[in-house]
Amino acid sequence: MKKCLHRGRKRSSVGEEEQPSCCALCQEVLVDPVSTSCGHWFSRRCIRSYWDQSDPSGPSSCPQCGERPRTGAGLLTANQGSCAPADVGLQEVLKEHKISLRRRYECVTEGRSDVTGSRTLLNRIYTDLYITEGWSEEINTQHEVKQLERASQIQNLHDSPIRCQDIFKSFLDQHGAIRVVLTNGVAGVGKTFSVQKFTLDWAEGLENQDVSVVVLLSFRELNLIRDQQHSLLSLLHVFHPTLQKLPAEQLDKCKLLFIFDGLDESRLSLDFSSRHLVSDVTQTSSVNVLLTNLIKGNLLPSALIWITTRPAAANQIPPSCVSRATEVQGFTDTQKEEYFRRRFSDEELSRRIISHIQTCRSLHIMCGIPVFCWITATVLENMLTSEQRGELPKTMTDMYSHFLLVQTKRKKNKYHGGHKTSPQELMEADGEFLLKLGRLAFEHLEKGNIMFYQEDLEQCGLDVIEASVYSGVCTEIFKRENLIFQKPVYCFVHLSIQEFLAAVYMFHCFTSRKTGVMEEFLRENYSGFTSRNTEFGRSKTSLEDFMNRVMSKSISSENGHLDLFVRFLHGLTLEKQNQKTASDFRKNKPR
Ligand SMILES: Nc1ncnc2c1ncn2[C@@H]1O[C@H](COP(=O)(O)OP(=O)(O)OP(=O)(O)O)[C@@H](O)[C@H]1O
Repeated sequence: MKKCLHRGRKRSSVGEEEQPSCCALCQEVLVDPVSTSCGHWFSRRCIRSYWDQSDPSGPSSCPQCGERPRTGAGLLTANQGSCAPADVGLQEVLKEHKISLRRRYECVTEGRSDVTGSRTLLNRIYTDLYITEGWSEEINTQHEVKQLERASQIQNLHDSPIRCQDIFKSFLDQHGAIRVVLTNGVAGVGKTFSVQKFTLDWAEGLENQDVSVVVLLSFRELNLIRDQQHSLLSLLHVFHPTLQKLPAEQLDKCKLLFIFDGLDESRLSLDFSSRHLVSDVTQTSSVNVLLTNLIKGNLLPSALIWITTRPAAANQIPPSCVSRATEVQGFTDTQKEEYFRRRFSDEELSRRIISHIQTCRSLHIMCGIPVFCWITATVLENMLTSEQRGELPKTMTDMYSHFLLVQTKRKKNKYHGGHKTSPQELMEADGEFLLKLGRLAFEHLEKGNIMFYQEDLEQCGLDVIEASVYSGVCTEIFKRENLIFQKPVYCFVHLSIQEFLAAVYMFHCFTSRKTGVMEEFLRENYSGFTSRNTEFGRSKTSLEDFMNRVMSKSISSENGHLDLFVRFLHGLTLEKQNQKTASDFRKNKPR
């Protein structure tokens, strides 16, 4: 037997610094290094073939010192951290999981996939965000506009920013481990991008390597199984099939990190006062009970949990369960500029876009929100590189209106040989389709739905084939999600697009006196509705009265699901230019 390079070394954890450079069996450079529980290092291929020859039934004694593996321990790889897997197979599962996450998150759609269907590398466009500890104001009284104004001045504050990759790392002056992080942030501020970047960096082996398994789940996905019974294990298997080979007993031993993205989109009723106890990963229960037990620490108490939410839904998690509250505040002025520079290789183009934004105060403030940077980049790139210039948009509603124009134009170029048409002509041709989409957007926004099935499209008069053609083309307005559960699921590429289209539809209903729709929408808000109802139908309700009622309805919403919709509606009613675009939609009315 060859002499061991590290004979007798006691290993407390597996780290690069303890790893010799050559395999104890072949004495050549270590390839895919693994160590036995006694601390000897081998190339995986060597030890497997050694064991296959000496004992085909599985791992046996260490070829170096003859020690048999301790119970529950087998081979460990470098960087494996606190996980002590039982066999080589488990290592393979964890490796496969990393590869699968890497594949899933290295490219993002970011509403960016254009007519060619191309996706963007997350690492190419990801721009650091300004994330801070604590929340700026009381969750429920927080107002998004105030927040934006604050965001525009954030570089003047003394908050110390946290990189998303350090979200579980405590500051020097803090004590105690951080188990549950709740990250708050307004719509489109980059919460999903942050969790994806965190996951990608982990899967690429760059950050947080003490964590054995990262599980990223969105509430959007969880909604799809909210009526089903699951154990935590089977739930993992549904969304991360690579983990199917992970034995239940290993889950407790591994350092797991669960990320739940988009609490505001949750259709689960999380009841933290319930005494229904689930502490075993194989115990079956409803999805909301599993989640509350996981968050409370009854289930996998050592697992780390990261939840993201828009402000209005943050109160669903009791503060007593949260070890750290953070807030994604968006981009600082420097980060805004960096965003546009990264996005365009044409320096002159990014310079002109940055300069336009700097001259319009509201656009400049809004660009603190990354989703708005993306919409702005799409619109201004199109306008500055095409012959039909026109005045560049200066407000948020104007920008979203132009965004729809840009998408429609892309579709025209693809399907009609790129003939040039005026924005007006485009809207006249596509108004009917866009209004149908608007109806879908509105009806489902009201119900809190963000994912739709074929029957939902049909109910709004949308032809599924037509929608598919559009979804393959206007992916930035509407896209077809992966087949998660056999049935195709559709959604708007970003919730703000759904909110904008819903506002366009409501504005159309008001101006064309579709009283039935308005009455239905405003009904619950008023006791004594019957008399108002009749009044609504008979006389012409003023715009002011209508807007007051809509405002009142949105304020009474507990999760603020109508906030952005109302803001767009105001924009459409106030701005002449926007009204014109909206009236272009109306020229072809849907059934
Ligand atoms: N760090 C970033 N770098 C570059 N682009 C970003 C970044 N964060 C967000 N974006 C852009 O903004 C869009 C919206 O971001 P994201 O979906 O992460 O927001 P969110 O906070 O999760 O919003 P919501 O609450 O509406 O779900 C992305 O699709 C991307 O275009």
